[in-house]
Amino acid sequence: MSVRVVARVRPLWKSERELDVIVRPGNVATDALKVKDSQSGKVPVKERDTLIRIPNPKNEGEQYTFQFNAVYGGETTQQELFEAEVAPTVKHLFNGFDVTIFAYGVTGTGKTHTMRGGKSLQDRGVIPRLLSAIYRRSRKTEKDSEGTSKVEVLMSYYEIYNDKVYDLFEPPEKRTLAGLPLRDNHGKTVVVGLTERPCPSLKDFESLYDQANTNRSTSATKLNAHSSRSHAILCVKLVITNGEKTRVSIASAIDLAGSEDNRRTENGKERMVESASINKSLFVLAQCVEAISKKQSRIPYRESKMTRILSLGQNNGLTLMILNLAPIRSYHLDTISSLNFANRTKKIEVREVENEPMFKGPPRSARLASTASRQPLRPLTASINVNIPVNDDKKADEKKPTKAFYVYSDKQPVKPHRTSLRRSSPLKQNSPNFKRQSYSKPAKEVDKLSATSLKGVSADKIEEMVEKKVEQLLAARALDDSNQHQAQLEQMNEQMQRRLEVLERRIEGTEDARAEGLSYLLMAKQHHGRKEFSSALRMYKLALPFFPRNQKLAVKIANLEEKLNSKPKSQPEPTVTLPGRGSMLSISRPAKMVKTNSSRDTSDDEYQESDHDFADEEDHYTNSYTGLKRKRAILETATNSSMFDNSLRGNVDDELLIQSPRTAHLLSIINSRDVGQIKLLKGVGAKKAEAIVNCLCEMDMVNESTAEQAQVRSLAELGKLKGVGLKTVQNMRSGVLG
Ligand SMILES: Nc1ncnc2c1ncn2[C@@H]1O[C@H](COP(=O)(O)OP(=O)(O)OP(=O)(O)O)[C@@H](O)[C@H]1O
Repeated sequence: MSVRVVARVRPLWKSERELDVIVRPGNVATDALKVKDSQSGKVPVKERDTLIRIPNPKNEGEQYTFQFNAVYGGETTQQELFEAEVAPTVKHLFNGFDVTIFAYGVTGTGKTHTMRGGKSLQDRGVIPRLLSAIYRRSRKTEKDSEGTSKVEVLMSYYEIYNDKVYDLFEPPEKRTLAGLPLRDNHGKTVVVGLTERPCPSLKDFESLYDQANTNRSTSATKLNAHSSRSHAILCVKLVITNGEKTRVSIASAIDLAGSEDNRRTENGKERMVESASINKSLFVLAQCVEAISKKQSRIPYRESKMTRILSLGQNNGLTLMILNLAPIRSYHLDTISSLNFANRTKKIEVREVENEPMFKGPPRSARLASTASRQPLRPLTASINVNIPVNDDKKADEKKPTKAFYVYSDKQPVKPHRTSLRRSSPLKQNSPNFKRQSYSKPAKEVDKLSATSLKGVSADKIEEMVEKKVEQLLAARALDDSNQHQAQLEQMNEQMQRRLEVLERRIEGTEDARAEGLSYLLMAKQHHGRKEFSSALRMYKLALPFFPRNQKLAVKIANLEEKLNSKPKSQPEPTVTLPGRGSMLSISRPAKMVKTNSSRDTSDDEYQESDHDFADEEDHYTNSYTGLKRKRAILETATNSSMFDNSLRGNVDDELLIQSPRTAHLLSIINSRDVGQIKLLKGVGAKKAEAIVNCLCEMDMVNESTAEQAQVRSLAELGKLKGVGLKTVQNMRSGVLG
């Protein structure tokens, strides 16, 4: 099914002026207000707006008009929007369809207001209203069935913050560095390890939802006092049991973070990092939508977690996009870009509708079919829509020259593409049957000609006619050969494409599984470091199925079990409660420090040494900051140690601090954290510059307790930053004027 796109223009804020309004809802009909029906005496009804009008930023006299399924102006209440757009989806949810509703728009345009809304009854947004409609209908369903049907509501809620997935039922200080892993499960992306809470009543839902929202990452920015710094995804699972039959459907409500123009936000470094991540994921989303609308074979949905979840998400039938817009001039360019995005999304809808009949083709595996129909944003390469026979037939017909039909007019009707592909097999071309078929017909035709219509024609004329006919036949054959060659190529392409898909899926599967296993290990280690042994044990156990033959892992689990069994039950595990988001990074520090002390957990080291694969890949996860962290940790441990020799300290400091002017200049650029400046360094693009700044900010989080900004103090340290490397350092340095 298709994406419904509706726009909602928020009202003016007190600080905004009517004079600056440039976005105006409109109607296709010129007489927006219907003339009062004098006979029936009905109140005039305003036709539903479907247009957004906005001036061309380069020429104010010119108006751009965008059309959507519906447009709601600033006067639209939460109730009106819900009743018109969301309430009708509830019955589909109860009929087994998934429903996805997402709000898209620039920061400060009202996405959170639309989805969550305010506390008062009339301010409640789409989500609480949806839930209350669900509970109402659940009670009705149960009542109407006289107790034979039972409806269960379960809820999970997570956010994607800086491209990492966090369970919103977990407080920030309990989060792990890597976040929760994603896994493909029969074409759907699922978040592994997500908590799912039963919500028997609206009250239960409300308290869970409110509690979880306090864990969501929001901050004040110049453009919004409560700006969402993450994409929040609420999944409400509806399980309807009727006797032996159980039907599950999911309503997903997604409040996307808003794109930001950082020239206007005046964001500080932490907000900048978040902003870069938000903008990147929205950029990837736009690219996905563009790629789909341009029918490109590669849709980059894997390039961000948000697009991965959205594209393979829970939209089994109905998808509603609410485009939030600000009415005023200061958002002009952002509004145009949002409108363009929504316009493209709307086009996907059209294409999807057109593609629907294609599913009537030969039966395919139920799994694939269901996946394809669920995924408006699914890439074509992995979709059932690729190589659909109905299409292929058309294509083959289009490509076949008319002459070929003329020459072989007594041939059997053209068979479906698959048949013609089989006929074009190279083996068959070389077979005697193939040749006989090609030549026998022309020979017959010549016989027929000579027997009937050639009486009284001169021998020269006959020869000329025969020559002409032979030429025609040869030309036709050449054409037929090229058709067969083309068909052969297409068949090879199709086969290759399928094999690639299989390989892709296999690789993704293994990588996903390995990444998942490794993230469990990482979480286990972090818990271990915090001496949360039972959580560590649980994580090690979760990792075990991914590395079943790893002896050290088994030993570690056994040791922990023994440790926990011998521990007196009354003693609670120490937990590290650190303020703010950075705490999840800080927590790994004590673990590393422990290793440098004599009291370290030797089994951990054994495990690392004996399993290089793990060690390498864990490095991959932590590389972004461990290089510096390790050096600092050594330095700090040494500084704290009474055995530390002052002269040695001097050497380390010298190594870190003595720099040539060129190096000092380079490091000052890096430490400025100005993406604009860093990206101008030789060999560094915008992406790498962003990664460097990200990395520095992550290091800040590691150092949060000292409130000191992390600095890169040598070229060696610079080379250890994620994605930099010595070659890049050399490049950067050679491009800097000393
Ligand atoms: N339709 C509306 N009616 C009344 N107030 C609104 C409406 N839309 C938005 N607002 C107000 O505008 C402000 C910003 O809205 P909101 O926080 O929902 O924006 P947002 O798009 O979610 O921003 P961000 O992406 O930064 O999180 C809030 O104070 C909100 O109450």
